[in-house]
Formats: sequence, C-alpha cells, structure tokens
Amino acid sequence: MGRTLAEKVWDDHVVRRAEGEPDLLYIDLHLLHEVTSPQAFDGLRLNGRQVRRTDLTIATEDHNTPTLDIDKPIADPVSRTQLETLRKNCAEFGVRLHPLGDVEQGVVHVVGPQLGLTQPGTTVVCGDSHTSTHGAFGALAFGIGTSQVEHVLATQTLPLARPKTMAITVGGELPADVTAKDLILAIIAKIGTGGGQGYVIEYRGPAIEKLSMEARMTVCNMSIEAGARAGMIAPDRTTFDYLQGRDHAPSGADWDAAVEYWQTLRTDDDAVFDHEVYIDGAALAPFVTWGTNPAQGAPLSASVPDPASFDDPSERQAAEKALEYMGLHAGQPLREVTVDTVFVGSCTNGRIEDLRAAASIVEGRQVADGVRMLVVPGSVRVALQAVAEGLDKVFTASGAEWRHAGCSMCLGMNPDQLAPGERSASTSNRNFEGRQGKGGRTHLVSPQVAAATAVLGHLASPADLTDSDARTAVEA
Ligand SMILES: CC(C)[C@H](C(=O)O)[C@@H](O)C(=O)O
Ligand code: SF4
Repeated sequence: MGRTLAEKVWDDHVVRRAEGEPDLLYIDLHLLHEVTSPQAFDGLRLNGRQVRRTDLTIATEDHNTPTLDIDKPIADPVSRTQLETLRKNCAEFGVRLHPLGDVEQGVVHVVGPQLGLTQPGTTVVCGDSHTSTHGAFGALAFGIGTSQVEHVLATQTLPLARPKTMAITVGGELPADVTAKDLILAIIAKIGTGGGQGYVIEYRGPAIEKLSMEARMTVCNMSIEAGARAGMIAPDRTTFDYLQGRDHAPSGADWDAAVEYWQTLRTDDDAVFDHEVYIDGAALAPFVTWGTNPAQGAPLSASVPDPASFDDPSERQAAEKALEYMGLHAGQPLREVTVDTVFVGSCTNGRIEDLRAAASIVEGRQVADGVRMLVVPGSVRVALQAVAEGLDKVFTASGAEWRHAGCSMCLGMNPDQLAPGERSASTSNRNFEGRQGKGGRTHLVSPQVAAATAVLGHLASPADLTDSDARTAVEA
C-alpha cells in the first residue's frame, strides 16, 4: 500500500522501532528560544551531558524581546533573566545563538525557513507549539515540551507515538480577496480546536498548490490551533524556488540530489489517510474571529452568532462565555466592531508578503483616529527587506508604528500589550483570554483585514475602503 507524505518522512527517520513502544525518531533540526530552554539546559548540566549535535541546533531570542529601544537594557527583570539565561546556556554548550540586535534574530519560525534550515523531508522540533509552521516545506515539524527539548539536546532523537494522518483538500480557487489566513481560520472553524487531535494534517489540492511559501507557512502555523500534531504541504517548485540560494540550502550537485529526493515526498495515489476533509476554496470569504478560541470565527460579512444557535451544549456555553469576555452581543454585525489596536506581525503573518499586503492597503491612507497600529516584522531580515522596499515609510506615513522584530503583541511576554478591555485586530494566531495582555480582546484577522481595519477603525476588508478614505489621507 502507498504511503502518505507524513508516513514517508516519519519512516525515513526511525532510529529504533519496537513492539508496543513509541518510535525513536532522528531529529534534523532543533530550534530553541528563551522561554522553553532554560530547564532543558539545567537538566543537561545536572546530568553532566553535552549537546550532542550543536551543528543541528540553533537559538534565537523572540518572546521576551522588546520592539523599541533594543539597545537599552531590558527593563523587565523576568525578560532580562530569560534572555541572559539563553545567552549563558548557548555560550556554555556551544549553541549558535542569534540574540537581540543580531541580523539573523527574529521569531524562531521565521528565522529557520529564511536561513534555508527548514528543508523538505526533515524532522524539525522546537519547544514551541507553532513549530508546525515548518511543515509548509514538507518537513515533519513538532512542537515539544521542555523535557523533550532536553532529550533532543542530549541525544538528537525523540521517542514519539506514530500520529494518525488527515488530508485537508482545498479545492477550487480562492477568491482574490481571500488569503491563507482566511483559509486556515475557516478550516479551524469547520473542524474545531480539537478536530486535528492526534493527526498530522496534510493540506493539499489546487488551492494549496497555488499558495506562496509565506502563505503555506501561515496555514501550517495554525495547524496546532486545530489541535493537530503537525501540518504539512508536499514540496514542489514553489518550495524549491524559495529555498534555492539560501544560506543553508544545499548547492551544486547536492542541490540536484536534494531536489531529486524532495520530489519523491508526495503522498502516493493509493495511500489512505485516517481521515479526510474537503473545503471548497472558491466559497470562502475574509474571515475573522469573534470569540476566545481560534475556532470561534465567521466570515467578516456575518454577525456575532447567538450562543443559542449552537446545538452542542459545550460550544453554546463557550460562546456565551466568549461573548461576555469579548464585550460583544449576539446579532452584532462583525463589521461594526470597533478596535483600539491593530497588530501586524507574528510567526503567522509577520513575513515580507504580509507586510507588503498591509502596506499596499494603508498606502496613501491614514490609520483612524484613536487607533494604534503596530507593524512588527517577524525577523530582522524581513525588516531589512521591508525597509529596502520603502514599506516602513508607507507605514509610518499612515500613522502606524514600525517596530523591531520579535513576537511582540502576539503574546504578553514583552512590553507590547493590550490594556484591560482594549480590543485588537491581530494577525497572530491565538485569541485566548488575556493572550495579548490581561483583559485584552483579540480578533484574529489577515494582514489585509488588519490594514483595512486600521484605516476604518472597525473590522473591515480592503473592499470596504473607498477612494475618499485615500483622499482624506492626502488632505491630512
Ligand atoms: C512561549 C511558547 C512556549 C508558546 C508556544 O508554545 O507556542 C508561544 O510561542 C505561544 O505562541 O503561545
Ligand atoms: S509569534 Fe506568537 S505564536 Fe509565534 S512563536 Fe512568538 S508568541 Fe508564539
């Protein structure tokens, strides 16, 4: 019987298999950041162990880093300790680190791919749930816990139970105003936050094949929000073109050999998935969340749902609780929800294409009065590219704030936070209670919707902008 993409990559990495035990997998790339690595290094020290493959291990600082005044000492003592600890650990164990201020610094899931470290057919792990991002390259990429981080540091292997496989086929063509973010939000709304539990999801079909690498990363990034172990997309010409010439991509004869292998990384025609889902891409529209988990979303043109409309009692209860926290009421048109803050960034939507998309919408327009818009590139490289294209100027001319690279307002581990009761339209991936700051209210959106929302002050798509929005900006 044929095998799925996930099964092929899995089988290629099994170091040891025994009846009734998890498979022991070889790990090709181990990414580290300041939040989940300290105890792992402590564990090594305690047991007198070394990092087995420093050449396959790389660290960056992202969660606790400020996005302003990065040359000043870190004010918050917790963040400062986190960063100092990572620096000390990397120096002691010989791990390559890209600290704040370094040109390769940035959100771990932006840095790996842009360096060409994330490659098709590899196993990638990181003590971070959004490691699923790397699956966009046809890699098997898992978020792991701190004790597993220690295991990988010490052995470069990891015992893992073989996951089930799910295919999500996206047919048709996405309408022009529908982005990868809308697609993944719609998928999660359909299958639920537990819909992917125990599975590696393979996204496939014509609408997926057409996506750029950036867009594929956006989709795979949020696999974890559907509860999946990982998300994957079969590598193709788009993948190879993105990788060719990057720092760590193979070159010369190695490149040709790599591409030849990568081309075999496709699900066989006769392979059987444990579960299959079909989505009609052509029927999708811009999508936003109204609740406090990523599955609580709806098309922007819809209204806040009535909790009573949910058949499932736990979903009904969750909706009631979410509306209370979000300060929304059933029947309220989503377009009428006003925001205080707009955040463009994160490992979901902080890449160059995302910034280009947002810039093209605010260009010649002004961020609405009373709204603050933060634009935070996912990495320093993304920032440099954006500056080279003049995007930073476009943002600042529109009244947005152009910040230094990092996780920023994706989660409240650094100074970029919502105040209690404040509401944001955010291109990040989680809208949990307090995620962007205690009492903060988050609507997950695409960069395009974020930018249009910043201009109009309420949830909106670029189609809602008129020429007069642009004229106001010129007069102002
Ligand atoms: C801090 C880290 C462990 C966490 C994760 O695992 O995803 C963070 O990146 C997040 O997005 O919530
Ligand atoms: S940008 Fe957000 S989701 Fe991504 S790693 Fe940072 S905190 Fe996690």
